[in-house]
Amino acid sequence: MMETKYQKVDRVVLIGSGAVGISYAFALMNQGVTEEIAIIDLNADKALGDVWDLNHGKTFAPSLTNIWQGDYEDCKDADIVCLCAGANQKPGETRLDLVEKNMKIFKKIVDDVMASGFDGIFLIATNPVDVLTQAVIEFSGLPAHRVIGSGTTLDTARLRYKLGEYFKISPKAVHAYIIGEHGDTELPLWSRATIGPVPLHTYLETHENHKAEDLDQIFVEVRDAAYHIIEKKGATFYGIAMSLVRITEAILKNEHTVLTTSSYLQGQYGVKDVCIGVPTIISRKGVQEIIEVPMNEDEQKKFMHSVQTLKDIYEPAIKRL
Ligand SMILES: NC(=O)C1=CN([C@@H]2O[C@H](COP(=O)(O)OP(=O)(O)OC[C@H]3O[C@@H](n4cnc5c(N)ncnc54)[C@H](O)[C@@H]3O)[C@@H](O)[C@H]2O)C=CC1
Ligand SMILES: CC(=O)C(=O)O
Repeated sequence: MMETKYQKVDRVVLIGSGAVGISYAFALMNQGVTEEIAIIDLNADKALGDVWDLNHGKTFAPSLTNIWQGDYEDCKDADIVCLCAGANQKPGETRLDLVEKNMKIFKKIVDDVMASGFDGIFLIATNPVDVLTQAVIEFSGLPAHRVIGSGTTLDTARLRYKLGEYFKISPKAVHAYIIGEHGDTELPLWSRATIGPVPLHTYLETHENHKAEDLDQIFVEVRDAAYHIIEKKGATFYGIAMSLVRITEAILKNEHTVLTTSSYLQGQYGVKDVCIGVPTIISRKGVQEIIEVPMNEDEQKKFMHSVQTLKDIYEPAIKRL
């Protein structure tokens, strides 16, 4: 008889099937990134309704993703647990305003995930994402390379899109990064940005009708994009969902690609004990390596301000818990 070998399938457990979570599951399914998705939400009816709805589209998906309403036991065999549960910003609120509420929610969720025997990678989207990523490292006791926040992946994608529009070039040919807090203190790394292989500032100088001042306006639009979308429709979810899928794919396919995830600094950039958006090599290990980008003086100053802002929020919040 022919020997059949057991082949492990990739499993993602999604916790929090709100606007962000379910958009992530939908994008995962449409891109055929994982074989299994288990969905957990405090609102059990919402999770079940979502599972039914997604499964009805299975016929049209590129591959047969097995999707079900999960429970915490399902985390035991998960490769990735993606956390999208918790409160979102109301108009006028900053991401940092959500810290108390969402840290409490996260303590219980992470305890329940770890009680299952979970041995995979946490991927975090809930805001304030940098602070909660650090809290998950603390709550789970996992090595920091197995806890990844979405960080400034979305902001970087927004910047590439905006620059692409400005220069009339594909965002895929724009190599520009936002780093720092996923929030008001983030910064663009203009000194390292290129259009194709050409430094951004050289490209600007050689193209009529394009000015360096326009870059400031583009950055402001990127930084404040969430506020504008929330004003218009109450929440943002498609962009972050696709960013989460990209990170998920990089992990499951062991890509060793570079994404600006929220990663735990342990001496890089001369900084310790903070999770913040920085270019990170993502592989099956999770955080394979944090890349240290050379910055000019202004970028360095802004980055350190972002680091301090996050530390000032995280340290008291974790003590108050
Ligand atoms: N990192 C990023 O770039 C982005 C992050 N976000 C953040 O994602 C989070 C989710 O946003 P939305 O999906 O719009 O909110 P939502 O309100 O639509 O969904 C939140 C879901 O979490 C569930 N939930 C709450 N407590 C739970 C618990 N203890 N266990 C399981 N499920 C629980 C709720 O029932 C709800 O279905 C927010 O914090 C938001 O700020 C949103 C967009 C971008
Ligand atoms: C809500 C949020 O964090 C964003 O869209 O950037």
